[in-house]
Amino acid sequence: MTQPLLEARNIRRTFGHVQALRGVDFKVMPGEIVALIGDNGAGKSTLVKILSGADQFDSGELLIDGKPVHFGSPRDAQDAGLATVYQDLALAPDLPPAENLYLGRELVRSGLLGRLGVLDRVTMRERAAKVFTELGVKLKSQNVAVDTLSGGQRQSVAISRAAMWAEKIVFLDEPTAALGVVQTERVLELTKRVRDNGTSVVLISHNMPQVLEVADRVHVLRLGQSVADLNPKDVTVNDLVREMTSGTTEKQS
Ligand SMILES: Nc1ncnc2c1ncn2[C@@H]1O[C@H](COP(=O)(O)OP(=O)(O)OP(=O)(O)O)[C@@H](O)[C@H]1O
Repeated sequence: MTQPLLEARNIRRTFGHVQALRGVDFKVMPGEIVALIGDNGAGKSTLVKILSGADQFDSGELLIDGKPVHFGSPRDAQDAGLATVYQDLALAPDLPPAENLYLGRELVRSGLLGRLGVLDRVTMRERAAKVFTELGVKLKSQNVAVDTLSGGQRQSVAISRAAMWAEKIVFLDEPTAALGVVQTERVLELTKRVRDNGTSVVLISHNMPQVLEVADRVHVLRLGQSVADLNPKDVTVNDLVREMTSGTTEKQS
């Protein structure tokens, strides 16, 4: 049997009186896009923050490649091969795409006479161009500040950066929430490309048709619990909504 890249077992997280996660079981297999869905407040963001090392759980177990791990910080999760794209994208608005891919990991070459190191912009741009080509990302220009790109292109830069550095899994938090139809399709194509290049993807989305379009598996959270793990080929949008809302949706007449 194939080993999960990541497995979260019986994860619990409480904020004061709020039980945000009440025993969540979640896994990510190699080469898949798994959609994480649930109604508002179901616990999706809390789970992703825990799996990204940005929050800690009260009890439960986290395994990477079958081995127990503890993420004390986002850095620990990064070192384990995970990367997360939050909705704020965390790009440096004034820098070009290439330097955003290398943000915090800038390439430096030694300066004249071996003095202070200087940014190796040429190599960063060459390598970034290769990454964008591999992922099928076409930017209007490599030489502009990312702030001048469209929302979809900025999202693509942020996803490319995550995919470039994450060996195992990229988490995407509502990547298309603010995008129009065409840009949404491009970001979904990129999401599939990331998977096809060998990095699994966890996609948080409220857009059920989109989930059915791209996901290989759908994990449903309801009120902080894992309630279903579904094959998108076997279900409809209505089925997903019913799972998220405990079967309380009214039947259409
Ligand atoms: N830092 C916090 N302090 C207090 N309560 C929190 C905190 N973070 C999350 N919660 C609560 O935990 C529950 C789960 O929230 P979470 O944001 O994980 O849900 P979600 O599924 O991501 O929702 P949405 O789709 O609205 O983003 C909610 O009741 C929320 O109010």
